[in-house]
Parts: sequence; structure tokens; C-alpha cells
Amino acid sequence: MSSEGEIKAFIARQRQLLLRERNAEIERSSLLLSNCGPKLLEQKGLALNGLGVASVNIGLGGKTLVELERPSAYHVSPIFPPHTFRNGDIARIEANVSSGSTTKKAKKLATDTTSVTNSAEGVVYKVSDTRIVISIDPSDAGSDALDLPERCRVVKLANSITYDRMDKVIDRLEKTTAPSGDNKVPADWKLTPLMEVLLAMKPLSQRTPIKDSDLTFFDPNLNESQREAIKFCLSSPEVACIHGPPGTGKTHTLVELIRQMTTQSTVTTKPLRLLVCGASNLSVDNVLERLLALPSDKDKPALKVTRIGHPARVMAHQGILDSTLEVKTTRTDQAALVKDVKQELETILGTLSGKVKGAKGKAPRGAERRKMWDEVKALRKEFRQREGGIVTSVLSESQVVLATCHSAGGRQLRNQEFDVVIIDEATQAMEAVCWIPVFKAKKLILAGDPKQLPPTVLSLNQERRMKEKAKAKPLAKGKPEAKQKNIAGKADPEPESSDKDEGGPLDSDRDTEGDTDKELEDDNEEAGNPLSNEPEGPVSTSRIKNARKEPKVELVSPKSLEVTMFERLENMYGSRIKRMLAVQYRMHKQICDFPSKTLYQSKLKSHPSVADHTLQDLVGDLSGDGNNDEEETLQHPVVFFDTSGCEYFERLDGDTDEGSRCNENEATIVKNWVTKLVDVGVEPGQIAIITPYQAQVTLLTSLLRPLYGSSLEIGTVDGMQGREKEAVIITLVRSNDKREVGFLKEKRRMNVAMTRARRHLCVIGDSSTVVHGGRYLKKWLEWLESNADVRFPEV
Ligand SMILES: Nc1ncnc2c1ncn2[C@@H]1O[C@H](COP(=O)(O)OP(=O)(O)OP(=O)(O)O)[C@@H](O)[C@H]1O
Repeated sequence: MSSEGEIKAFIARQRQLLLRERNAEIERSSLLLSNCGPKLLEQKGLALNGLGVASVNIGLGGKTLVELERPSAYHVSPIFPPHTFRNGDIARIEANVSSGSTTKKAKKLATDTTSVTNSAEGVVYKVSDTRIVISIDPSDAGSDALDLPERCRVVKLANSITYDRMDKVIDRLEKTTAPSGDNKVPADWKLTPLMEVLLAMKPLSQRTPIKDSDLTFFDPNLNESQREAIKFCLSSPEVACIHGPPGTGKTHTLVELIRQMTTQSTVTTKPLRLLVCGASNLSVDNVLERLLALPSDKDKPALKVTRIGHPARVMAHQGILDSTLEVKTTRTDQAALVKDVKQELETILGTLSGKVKGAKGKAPRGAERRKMWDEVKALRKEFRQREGGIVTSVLSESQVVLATCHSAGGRQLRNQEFDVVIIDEATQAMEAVCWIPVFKAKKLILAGDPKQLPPTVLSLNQERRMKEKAKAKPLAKGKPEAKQKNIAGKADPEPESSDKDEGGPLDSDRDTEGDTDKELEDDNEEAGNPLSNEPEGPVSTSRIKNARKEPKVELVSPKSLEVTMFERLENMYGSRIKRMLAVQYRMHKQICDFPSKTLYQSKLKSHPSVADHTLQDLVGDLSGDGNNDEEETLQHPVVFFDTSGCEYFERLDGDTDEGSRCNENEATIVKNWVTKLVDVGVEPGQIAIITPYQAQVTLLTSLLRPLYGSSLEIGTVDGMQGREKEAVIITLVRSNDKREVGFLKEKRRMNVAMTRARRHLCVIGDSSTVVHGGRYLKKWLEWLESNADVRFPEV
């Protein structure tokens, strides 16, 4: 069990890694802010200049919603130039920085109202072609009175709120685990058995296995591994993990688990109250959408669910919008009173901003203005109190509350407690953000797949880049001509990854990236571990002999933020803490074969409904003209275009070290293959093209969008996680005589790429380059050579 020192070291490490990450984020945005003038900043899409206030409204929690537009006095067109503002971004509204006269005017306005704030930070709430709405929390702005200048601008900022919340939760963890005299802890900050298990301060409590006869499943079609995972979660006193490889019905299983937990039965003696979280808004909405689709009648009334989060950030789906706390609070009996206060508040704010004419026909000034701000303050207080009451009553009636891990730390859930917290896509969330909901519940269920992409860690990418630069330098010195090449043999480093075989990830956790022999051995070793996904019951002695010993339970400080809570627990408790879903409902069995063998210990099986499905079943009868080529295209689940020897070299995009890579010849093969698929009847919307490189995405988009429109999906691997298409084409891009493979070495990234296809997977790459990317890629090429329909493009 962990010592006090180990817990302290763990907390200190989390804090250190979070600080590093925050600094990386600040550095990225402040570098831009300080180095660019206002015009350049706008050109880079990070600022919108010359804006005026179009309206001021009040949103949930008494937040001020400031709507900004481009007034015709300053601009020919009301349409914003291209920019990068998206819902949820952090932005600051401030006086416009441009020519002298307007700045002076802004300054004068500021001195008129010395007691008020004339710039504020907030969250982008809504963006259209001509309007941007920023939601400002008056308590964050430091004043209830936000008096914006007549002409302002919006600047995009580093997102510090996320880090503030993670820092706070780590502080709480420290205070809860080691309270001391000078370390005053609020009465409700108690160390729970769940926290103790997560920190290895106590062993996992004994589970009481659930018999099949004790449980009636709502969904009769659940497969054995899904049933087993549900029983395991129900019977685990503190924590359980569901490992869901691609397409195995992770969310499907969670929905059944939610139904079981919220229904009284022999197993669940009283309906439980749940907090369902996800790493992203999309993952939360995905679960919510399925909960809303469940059948309900008089005997089985619909679940009472509430979604926390800005309506602008949730999925544009009526059911989901209606489930948001924001909409629900407007539908209660007490809502009318709050509405009156809100209207009064908005009228005064309108007058103050000059949008609504004051009593004397113009915007109030001096003492009159100050008096109005006092009124705003009082009304806002009343609004918050009344609305707080409604929020509490809506939430206390909800059996299931859904939020992102981050927003579970918001004001609305401050005093809410739950029996269980479920975190979907937990392998994509940093550990610290998972602790936010953990403090609100007695039990934790994590679902995810540690063999797919981890959370994006900015500081790690920067470190990798620097390490790579350091490595590349002496090479470039010795061979100046290599530097000048812009095709194969380029000595520049990869944007986000290591290019050298020996240069593994900075964190050495077992399966992060790269693919050392040790890693593949570890994966295969697990294959012989009968305990890793066993149903309840006796285990034969021969199987025990083969079993790998359960790991020693010790709290290990993470090497990087890529090590998620899921992975840490898996490493700490082994099979005692998780169950794996073993039947996938997506891929043809041949597409599933390689990932199953290499990353899922050959346990991933294909459900009969998908095991043999091909494009031919999808498009129906062929033309009947006996065209063999057409038949072949549709029947082969896996096709491999090996460009080895063709000299289809990659090209570095741009002239800096930060450039991405593309491969024009591979792009041509992609284009031809898409044409072929469409010719035989596959819809462009049923096809996705995936590549690890943004430059290749750009190239392919320019080549294919004009021909097939936007339904044909073209994207990087990261954007495809959690999604699927009937046909997927992967273009690997790397082809050089330096044997550099960059991103391709990242097993988890490649695993995501090759598991998106349902019926057809086409891989395009240069085997003579890719083979040097380590054992995993070498094995993949060997597998492709023997199992795929191998084609050689015409040179
Ligand atoms: N027991 C089952 N019977 C029939 N279909 C199922 C079953 N379990 C899952 N599915 C289907 O499999 C598909 C994938 O399920 P789901 O989206 O829940 O998987 P996931 O593991 O969350 O996916 P991802 O790989 O994207 O994370 C869905 O179409 C779902 O309806």
C-alpha cells in the first residue's frame, strides 16, 4: 500500500505536469499575442477588431451575454473575416487598439466610469458569420458593472479555466489526504474508500459476485462480455473499468448499466443517483442521445435526466437541448418571476450600453450612471438567488446528471452528491480532470480503450519537438546538402513526434507509442493471462500456471499527462479492476484480425452480423457485365497499395521545421481509388480518407472536394476517433531514404486509423520506408502482404 511520501510525490508530480502544460498553452498563445500587432492578430484569426456591442442579455447563473457585431460605421461588410473563435474558447473583450482618435474615445469612456470594468474575459457562447456572443461571469470579471467601450475588439486567450479547475482539485486532493493543523479542510472534504483505493491507500474491497438469476437485463441482446462487464461494475464496491476496444458497444453497455443502477432490483436495492461524465461534450451527448431514445411507458417512466453545459456547446438535437439545465429552468413554475427580474436587468444594461435610450434620450453619465450600476448589482443578486433555487430543485429531481468532467466542477453542481460517477472516454481525459467528478461520488466506473489515442498533451509535444531538433542538428551540420532537400531525406523534425527508431516517447508507460520488442512481448504476455477477462467462477490450475502475476499494488507517479487514471489503475490493480468487451459490431473479420492479434490479445471477436459484410452487400447487385475488376474491388475487405520502389517521395510542406508532410503520388492513388469505389456504387458519404498528416489532408481536400463535395470525409486520425465509415482509405505519406516514419510509429494512432472501417480498408504506403518503424509496423506490413489484396501502382 502507498506511503505518505508516495502520495505526496504523486500529488506533487501531478501539479508539476499541470504547470508545465499550462505554461505550454500560455506560451503558445502569448507568443502570438505579444509578437503580433492588432492587424496581424486578426489575420491569424486570433482577434476580431472594430466591434460594437449589438446587445447585452442575461444568461443562466446571471452571466452577462455580450453580443458583438461589425458596425457599418467602421466596416464595409458586416461579415467577420476568417477567424478561429469557436464555442467554448476563452476570449477577452477590450478597447479596440487602432488609430489615436478612437483609442482616446475609449479611454475617455473608461475615465467617465472609474468604478467599473471596461474589459472582461469570458467564454465564446455563440458565433455566426456576423455576430459573436461572449458569456461573462460577473464574479470572474471582478465587478458586476461591465462597461464596454464603444469600439472594442475580441482577442482569443489561453484557456486558463481548465487548468484552474484541475489545480484546485489537486489542492483538494492534497488537503483531503493529508490534513494538518495549518491546513484547514472544510467539514465535507472527507477521505472516502473510493479515494483511498484510487491512491492505493487501502486494498479493493471484496466483491460479492452477482449470479445470472439475480439480474434481468433490459436489453436481451447483450453479449456475454457486456453482461459480465455490467455484473462486474454493479458488484464492485469502489471502482471498475470497462475496456472497450473499437466498436464493442462501450456506450451501449454503459446505457444498460445506467438503467440497472437507476432501477430498484435484487441487485440495486434502491435506485441510485448518477453523474455521467465524458472527456468531451460529444461523448456526453452521445450517451444522452441514447438515454433519450430508450422506450418508456406508464410502468417504465422515462429517466429524469439533466445535461449541464451551455446550449451552444451541446449537440443541435431538440431532445438534448430540452434536457439542458438552461432550458429546464425556464420551464418551471418559478421561472416567470425570474424572467421579470431578467427583463428589468436587461433593460438597464441596454440603457447603459447605449442601445436603449435613457430618460433624457441619451446614454446616462456620471452620478446617474453610477446609480444605475448599483441597481444592476442588486437585481443581479436577486436574479442569482431566485435562479439558484430553481437550479437546485431541477437538479435534485434528476436521477441522472450529465456533464463533461470539467463542467462537473462548475457552480451548479457545487453541493450535489451522487452515488456513482461514470466517465465515458476516460482514456482521453487527463487524470486531474477525472478527479473533479470523483469528489462528488462514492463509486467510480471508467470506460475507455487505452489502446486508442490518449489525451492531447501540448507540453509533451513541445518536448518531443525540442528533443528531435537537438538530434537533427548535428546531422544537418555534417550533411549540409540534406538540409536543402525538400523531398525524401529531409532532416527536419516531425511536428509532433519522434522520427528516430530509438527515440521512444518521453513517458515510458507500457503501451504509449513506439513499439519496442518489450511492448509487443507485454501485449502478447497478456494474451496468455486467463484472469484478465474471466467470468466469475473457478479457474483451472493449468490456466493459473500460465497466468501472469497480478501487479504489486503501488502508487506510481505518472511520467506524463498522457498516463490516464484508467491506465494507472489498470497498471496498479490489473485484471482485478477491469473487464474487456470482446465482441465488435463494426469491422469485417479480416479488418479486425490484425488489431485483435497485436493489441487485444486475440480476444477481440467479430459479431456474426458484421464478420463477413462487404461493400458488395452494401451496393447490391453488380452491373452484371462480368466485370471482374469491379467484383474484386467490392469483395476485398483489405487492399494494400505498396508504393515501394516507385520513388513516390514525401514532401515537406512549408519551409520551417514545424512543417507537415504530404505525398502527391499517394494522393493520386487515393483519388483513383475513391473514383473506383464511387463508380461501383459506394456513396461519397460512406467513405473516409484518413492520414496522420495535416498537409496531406489539405492536399486531398483541394483534389477531391470539387469532385465529391463535403460528404466525402477527409481528416487526420485524431478527428476520426470514436467514428466509423463503410470504406476507409489510409494514406501513410512517409516515403524517404532516411527510413523516417514519424507519427506512424505511434501504435495507438495507427490502431485508431485501421479500426474505423466497417466493410473495406485500403492502405496506401511505401513498405520500404514503413518497415523501419519498429516491430509493430513491420508486423503490420507482413500481415498486409499475406492477407490483403496487394496491388502495385503503375509507376
Ligand atoms: N449487444 C449488442 N447487440 C447488437 N448491437 C450492438 C450490441 N452492442 C453494441 N452494438 C452496436 O455496436 C455499435 C457500436 O456500439 P457503441 O457505439 O456503443 O460502441 P463504442 O464501443 O462506444 O464505439 P467506439 O468504438 O466508437 O468507442 C452500435 O451500432 C451498437 O448499436
